[in-house]
Amino acid sequence: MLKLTGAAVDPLWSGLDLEVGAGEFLAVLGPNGVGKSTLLGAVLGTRQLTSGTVELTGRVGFIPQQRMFPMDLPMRARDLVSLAVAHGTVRNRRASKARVDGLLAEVGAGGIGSRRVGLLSGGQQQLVRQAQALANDPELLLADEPLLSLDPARQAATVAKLNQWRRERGMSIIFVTHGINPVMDVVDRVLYLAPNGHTLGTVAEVMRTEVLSELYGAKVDVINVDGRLIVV
Ligand SMILES: Nc1ncnc2c1ncn2[C@@H]1O[C@H](COP(=O)(O)OP(=O)(O)OP(=O)(O)O)[C@@H](O)[C@H]1O
Repeated sequence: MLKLTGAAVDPLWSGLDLEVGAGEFLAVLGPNGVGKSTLLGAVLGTRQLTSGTVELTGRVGFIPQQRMFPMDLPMRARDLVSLAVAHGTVRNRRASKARVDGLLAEVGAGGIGSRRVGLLSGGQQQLVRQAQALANDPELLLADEPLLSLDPARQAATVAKLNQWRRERGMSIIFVTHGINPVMDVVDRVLYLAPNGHTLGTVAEVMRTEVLSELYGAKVDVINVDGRLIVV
């Protein structure tokens, strides 16, 4: 599905060897500016590697980092999802209606299809982006902080849905996040990018005081508070 070998985007990260298999849920963590979004760009082909290779097979869906739609964008939520279903063309509008409604309902946005996207709340716009990303029934979903702007209930619902899709459809997921806690129970592996390098492993292997202190080159504590991991 996805294989990076000796991949680097100077000066952010280098020597990255990563294979993501069908149905795998990988969380990518790390501080601001370390190159998490850049990694997704490298997979999508919008950012060039400075060395190494990316091999990718299959359909890819992308939930970009939250950016608000312009307030005066003259499109409804359903129009944007419809374009994604039609791969950017406006043919077969009628044929895609059921599919568009199904996608919006699936992400919990069934009631907002007819509203102008620019006038939706941040969280509602995020749901529209989820529906867009699912339009081509992706085999690999790249999600860049998809829980931003969502309330706790919708965050939990989103994580549960992603987990369901990867189990039922074998969809692989690369999930960029600032916090491990919302996805702690569903991730298979964590890729932690940090100023002094990166590490890849299970939550138990990566989210440890010694491991993160070495990656940051400074003392970092990983504290377990009632099952939630806090990095300080
Ligand atoms: N197209 C680009 N060309 C050159 N540099 C870029 C480009 N896009 C981002 N950068 C820079 O690369 C660095 C890493 O950015 P990136 O968005 O990948 O970080 P991130 O880990 O996702 O950060 P955050 O957690 O804040 O979203 C930043 O310093 C950013 O300014």
